[in-house]
Formats: sequence, structure tokens, C-alpha cells
Amino acid sequence: MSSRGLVRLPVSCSAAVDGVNGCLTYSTCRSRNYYYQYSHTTNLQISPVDQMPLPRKLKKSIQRNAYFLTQKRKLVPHCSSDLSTSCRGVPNYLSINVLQDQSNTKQGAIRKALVILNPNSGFRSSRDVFYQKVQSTLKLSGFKMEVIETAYAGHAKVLSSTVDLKKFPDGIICVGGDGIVNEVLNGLLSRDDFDVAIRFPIGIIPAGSDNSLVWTVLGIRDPVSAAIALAKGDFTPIDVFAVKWIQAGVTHFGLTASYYGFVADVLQLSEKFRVQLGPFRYVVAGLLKFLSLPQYRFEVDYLPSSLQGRSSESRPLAEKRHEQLSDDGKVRRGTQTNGRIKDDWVTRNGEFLGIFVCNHFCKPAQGLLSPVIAPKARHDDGSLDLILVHGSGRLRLFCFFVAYQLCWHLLLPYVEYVKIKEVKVRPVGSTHSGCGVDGELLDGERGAEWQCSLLPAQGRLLGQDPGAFN
Ligand SMILES: Nc1ncnc2c1ncn2[C@@H]1O[C@H](COP(=O)(O)OP(=O)(O)OP(=O)(O)O)[C@@H](O)[C@H]1O
Repeated sequence: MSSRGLVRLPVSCSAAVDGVNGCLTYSTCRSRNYYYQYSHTTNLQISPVDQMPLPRKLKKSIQRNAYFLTQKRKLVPHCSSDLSTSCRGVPNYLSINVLQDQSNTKQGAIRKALVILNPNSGFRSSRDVFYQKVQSTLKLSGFKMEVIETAYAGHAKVLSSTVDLKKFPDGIICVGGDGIVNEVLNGLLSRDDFDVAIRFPIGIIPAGSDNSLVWTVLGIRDPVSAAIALAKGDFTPIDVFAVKWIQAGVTHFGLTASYYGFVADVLQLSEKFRVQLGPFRYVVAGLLKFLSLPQYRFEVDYLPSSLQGRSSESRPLAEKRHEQLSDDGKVRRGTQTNGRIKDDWVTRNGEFLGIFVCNHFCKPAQGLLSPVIAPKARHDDGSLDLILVHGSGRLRLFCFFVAYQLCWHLLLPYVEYVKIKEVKVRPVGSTHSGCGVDGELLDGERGAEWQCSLLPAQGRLLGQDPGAFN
């Protein structure tokens, strides 16, 4: 029997196959069908399907699946990374075929990664997701992993800020939601070796309530596809932004979005229902907040993208970062800010239902319609997208929400959309002074002023951006 393209499996293959489907699974290799049989004494045996003494029905089913996969690969090149996203009903264990067929999978190479698993994410199914759905796929592709489960909120940040990165050169894999990814990012960026840490690869296995980041940037929303994307070993560069509470000098980093007004309020309220409602907490909190909608007043200053001063672009990363994080809030209006003329800034004061500062187009993984909040945003375009929803009142908010579901919200006359480099947001009066960053709430005191800007270096996500093929 020819074993071309098939027995290039790492040493761990018997365990991997065992983990995938108990003791028996089957697969295809290129245009031929093979049958894998696992037994504790002989480990892995591989034979063409035609030659195996299988029941006729099973043989036919294998051949049907093989045909389906071959056709799909012909029709959609590079489809493999989202195979189980786009082809519902394709069993989990068929993903192994895809791994074997990836020319860029690092066959045989050992890749060392730290896995940080949040057992509290989403429906609290992270353990099942990791151990039953993805661990075997990752092992098969050569990952050697150390798994640590978080024991408390903030644990992932502590881990990523103290871990010896040289011990895990192939990255940190987060199993959970956007919150745990955000913690890992903030842990990495609090390290002394910031320049190295910002480029340290972060992998995501979605098991949280929403997982907007991996869905929007990599087009993946199920754990098996995410594992395959990690196995392929590519990277996607992504802009990183910093949200600074100016008076306190506290900075928090993000990859998805920061938001103020109604959504920040909903985020705060939703935490009260986390244990009872899991991912549905956002819907309930949203409804409750809608019914008791306050007025939100803000002063907003933003620097449009096209007016970005060029003087800072040639300076080294460490110098620029220091400048960005240590201006101690001593910026005064009508003066120079970080070498840029204040006159370039645009000011908007008044009532706003919401203010969103997006790093990518922010597609929620939940919901039927998958609307996007910032359709022109890209995760690596070196700018942020600002959406200002002017005004107040339930009717206006309801119309915005409906239009958003249909992706028409940018057509509303009270919605302003602009690409920016930096924005400052000051809540006025009794307006909620907190701000949400990637699903985490930053609480500020009354009168807190927030400054949101991009860092001068990009981070790296493990996995290939599907848009990179175009
Ligand atoms: N062991 C733990 N016990 C309690 N909270 C934890 C624990 N580990 C992490 N957390 C906290 O849980 C929060 C949410 O985690 P995560 O983002 O993984 O899930 P999620 O909120 O369900 O998903 P999403 O952020 O996508 O909505 C994080 O902010 C983190 O601080």
C-alpha cells in the first residue's frame, strides 16, 4: 500500500487518533480512501478502504465523505481552515484529513505553547472544548502544550506577564472568550520585554460567550476550525490599541473595540447575571438598560486618520511607547499634543447614545444575522474606526439597533463614522464614567477622561487571515 501523504504523522498519532474518535475513525488521503484502525496492542493500522472487511454501508459512507471533501477542495481552494464552519455536518474527526493535506503544516516539528484555559467562559464548556475537540488535533500537528486553568479573574494576566516566553516560543493559546485573550494581551504588554512580548503569538480556541475577535479577524467561530488554523502555523498581524484613563495614568490594551455610553452600561449590568445566564446575560442586561435608559453626555475630541502627524513615524518603538504611556494627562487644549497641532482635532460635544472605537469590523459570533458595527474597519490598517451615535431616547436607540442588525446603521442621519488615529472621550455630569474594552469594564471616577490610540507596533494572532488570500 502506498502511504504517500499519510504516514507523515508525528509520534503522538496513536494517542491523537484515539482521542479523536475512541478506537475507530476513518479518513481520506488525496484521492484515495483509507481506513484507520486503532488498537491498544498494534497502535495504528492503515489500509485502503476497499481492502478492508467493513460493512457495506460504512464503506459507502466513507466513500461519500471522501468524494464530498475532494469536491469541496476543488471548488474552494484554501477552504480547509473553515471546513467545519462552512460545512455543517462534517464530523470533527474528518478535520484530521485536512491537517494531513496542508502543505504548510509544520510536519514533524515540535511546537511549544502555553495553553491558558478559562473554565468559567461562556457555558463553562472550555474543558470539554479543549480536551475533547481540539487537543488531539493540536497534538497531531506537533504542538507540545502545557495547560494551565485559570483559578480567578486576572489569573491569565498574571500568567502571561510572568511566564518565560522562551519556554513557549510558539505562543500562548487562549481557550475561552475575548476577555481571556484581553487578559493575556495585557499581561504580555505589562512586561519589561515589551518589544518582544507585543509580537508574541496569541492563539484563540473560541469557547466564550461571544468570541468576536477570532470570528471577525480569522473567520472562525468553532473550536475545531480554530485548532486547524493554529496547526497550519501562520500568523495574522493585528493593530493593538491603548485606552488610557488620563487622570489616573492607567492604561489598558485591546484588540477589538472600546465603547462608552449605553453599551458600557450594559456590560456593567451584565456581570450581575454572568453565573445565572451565561452568554444570554447581554440580552437581558440590554433589555433592562433599554427600559431605564439614562441620558449620556460626552465631550469627544478625535484626530482623523488623514491628519496624523508624520513626525513621530520614524522614531523607535520603545521611545514612542514611552511617550504614549507617560504623558501623565498634562495635555492642554489649544496646545501641541505629542508633536501634533491641536487644530487638527475635531470636537463633538453633546448627547450620545453610544461611542464605539473599533479596531476591526466587530462581528458578533452570536445571532442569526451577524451584523457588523464598523464595516470599513480592518484589523491591520493602522487606524481606528470611530462611530458616534448622536442624541438620546429609546426610539432613536431602537432604530439604531434595528438598522444595525441590517447593517444600515451608517445611513442614519444621527450616526457619524470616521477613521481616526486617536480619540479622547470625557463623560459629562452624571454620565457613566466607565468604558468597555474587549468585553472588560474599566471603571473610572466621575470626570474620568479616556484617551484611545493605536500602538506603533502590531501584535500577532496565530492563524491565517482569510482576507490575506485576496
Ligand atoms: N477561574 C475564573 N473564575 C472566575 N472568573 C474568571 C476565571 N478565569 C477567568 N475569569 C474571568 O472571566 C472573564 C470572562 O472570560 P472569557 O472572556 O473567557 O469568557 P466570556 O466572558 O464568556 O466570553 P466573551 O468575553 O467572549 O463574552 C474574564 O474577564 C476573566 O477575568
